[in-house]
Amino acid sequence: MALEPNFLLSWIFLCIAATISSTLFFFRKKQHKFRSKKLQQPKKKLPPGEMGLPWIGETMEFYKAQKNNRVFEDFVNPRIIKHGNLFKTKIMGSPTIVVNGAEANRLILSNEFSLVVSSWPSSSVQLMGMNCIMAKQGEKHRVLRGIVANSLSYNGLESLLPNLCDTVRSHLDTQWRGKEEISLYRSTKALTFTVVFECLYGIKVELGMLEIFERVLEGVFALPVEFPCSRFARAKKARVEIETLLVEKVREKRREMEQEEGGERPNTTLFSRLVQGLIKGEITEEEVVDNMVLLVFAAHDTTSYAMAMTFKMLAQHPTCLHTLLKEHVQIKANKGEGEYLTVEDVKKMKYSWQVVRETMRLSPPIFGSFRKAVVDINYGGFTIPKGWKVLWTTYGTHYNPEIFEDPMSFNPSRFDKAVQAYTYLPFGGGPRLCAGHQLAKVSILVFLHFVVTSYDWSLVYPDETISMDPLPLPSLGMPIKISPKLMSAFEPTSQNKNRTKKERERELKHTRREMEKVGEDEKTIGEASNSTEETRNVKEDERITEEGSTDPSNSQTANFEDHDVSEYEMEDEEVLELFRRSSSLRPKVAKTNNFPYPNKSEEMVLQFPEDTPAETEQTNVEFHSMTDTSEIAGPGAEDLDISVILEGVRSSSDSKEDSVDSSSDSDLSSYYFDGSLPVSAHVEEPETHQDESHLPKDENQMPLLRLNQPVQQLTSWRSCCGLLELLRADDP
Ligand code: HEM
Repeated sequence: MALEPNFLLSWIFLCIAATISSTLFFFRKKQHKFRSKKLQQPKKKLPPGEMGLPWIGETMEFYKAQKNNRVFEDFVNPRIIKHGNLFKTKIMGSPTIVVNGAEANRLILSNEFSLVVSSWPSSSVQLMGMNCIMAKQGEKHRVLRGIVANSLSYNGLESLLPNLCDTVRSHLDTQWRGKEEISLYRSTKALTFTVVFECLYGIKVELGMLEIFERVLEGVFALPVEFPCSRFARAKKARVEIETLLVEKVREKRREMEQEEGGERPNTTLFSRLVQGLIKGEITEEEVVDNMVLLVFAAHDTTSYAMAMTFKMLAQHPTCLHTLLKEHVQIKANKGEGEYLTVEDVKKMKYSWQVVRETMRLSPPIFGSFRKAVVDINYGGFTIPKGWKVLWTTYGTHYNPEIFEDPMSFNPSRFDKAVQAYTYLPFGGGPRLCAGHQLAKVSILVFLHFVVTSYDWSLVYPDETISMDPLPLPSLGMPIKISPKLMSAFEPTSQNKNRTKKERERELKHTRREMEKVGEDEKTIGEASNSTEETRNVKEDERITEEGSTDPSNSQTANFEDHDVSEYEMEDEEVLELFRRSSSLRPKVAKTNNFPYPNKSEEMVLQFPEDTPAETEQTNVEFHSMTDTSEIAGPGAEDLDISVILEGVRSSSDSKEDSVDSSSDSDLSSYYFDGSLPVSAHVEEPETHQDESHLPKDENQMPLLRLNQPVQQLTSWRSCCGLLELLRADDP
């Protein structure tokens, strides 16, 4: 029997109608459920701020400020004044929350992995390698950090110091000796590169190696496009060359270590520790190579910039230089020829370290960095939505007058007192605190020691500007005029190099006595004209040599015999006098300073950071949990992934549990906070010391501060690419 065609059509129509209506019914129900769920949740409230133009947002404003080295003055501070410490913006397509202040810094930095993860541009990750520490999270990060940070800890550095001293001396011999003018920044870059290779890896730097590495580093913040001859393409090519070289070195080292009693020999260098990890199967060959590349990147531009800026600050602040010299003269006076500096000597460089810290407060080599929220974060009544970028900065605290009095003045003695936690952040903080901060400290101080006791210098361009690309750098390479300092009064000469320490001390006392007799005043020296300079120096030379060889049994010195010279502190004027007499060129003072002169009360109380109380983590940060996504308001909110809402209540009075999500990675909290690694009480730097009693009250009151630095612009497209890529900051 054939079916009626009309009957068949009606059936088909009926089926279609039924399907459509049930689908509609299902979706309506779902939508209703979704809406009611949404209503139950408190509204997410985004921080105030402007998202700028579609897609590019406020990228151009940020880029311009960065290019002019005025990120704080032109971008961050006006927004802090307008919106408060937490503001939203959109940079290169990424909605971003900029956080400022100690509390916010602590929240973001100490909650790495649980609330945020570090966010690097894809070009950086490709060039440093997917296996480097900065791209790793959780357990893998813990293992790598263990190897790297232990080798670079204060104890690890003790065995490294002789090597470091040799490297610095040999650098000065080859790059400074016999020259009248050098580029200080080029010099510090070459030095930091050699320190990493020769001191950390035990690999001799060969001709051309630095250039290849610099080609890689140039691409780290470039757009990851591989046009022939693009920055990134060149960098990738250089990376392949480096990889070939390093793989060969790693395999060679592995063979060598395996032949030596199963590789059980004590690991003296960071390189052997990494290879030891490889032999034990804890890390792979790729991880060894990638981390070797990363460490060069992490140490190179940062340490060299800090070194160069320290010299600039000293040249502009003669009172500080004077106090610093005093410290180094005393250390040098107790050393025999060629004797290495020890950890004890470095510990005596208290004031010098304050000078370096103050330099990095005003001119941080890294002004902040990006994170990505992995959950919704509720802070200060606002929500930082999951997936958004978070930018923490040093500026919000380093330049805050409530935290650092008269913040734009250069005043190293402000570090006589311990600083509040999370206010001084040149090395970052939390689980990603710079793993090489102790090495940076020791390298800068050792370099300072050898330079200030061997050379006089003056800035060729006192007003040289600082550019950003996107890391800061002196735009002309900081050329300086140099001349050897004649230190015969302190240095063990051919006659006295075999003398005992006691004899050297006696001689120093005698020299001081002799100086008192001579009584040459500053005016006379100041008036010495250029034409008579040379004659004067020859005479000075002769006299110092005579003094150095004076019979120590001279009756005038007899009264001092029973005193211990190491306890004797030379008066400031005496030190200056000694330097005047032994110096052919007095450090010149820049006529124009970028910063006001230091306070008159620049009497330094020497106190090493280690003397200050240990860190006790405490924060009063208040979070509230969200239950309703309709709380979210503002542009960009509609794109939010609302499926994960963090119960973000986190009063980290007990940071052991709070700083790292113990439920997801219970080992991490004990690892990062067990005292063996930086975030804990064992960190020696006061930047991590906690004194919660003076938390900033209302940081929105920050006045507009200006560095008064004339600005020299960089090649704009290169910087732009770098910046854009930096801001795009892909997930590692
Ligand atoms: C003055 C010199 C230096 C400064 C200002 C500096 C600054 C920093 C900062 C701010 C961070 C944290 C970045 C972030 O939170 O995203 C960092 C991380 C790091 N730094 Fe340094 N750094 C310096 C020297 C060094 C040196 C000499 C080394 C080693 C040779 C080094 C190795 C590292 C490593 C491995 C990390 C990543 C740590 C991790 O992800 O766990 N740094 N540095």
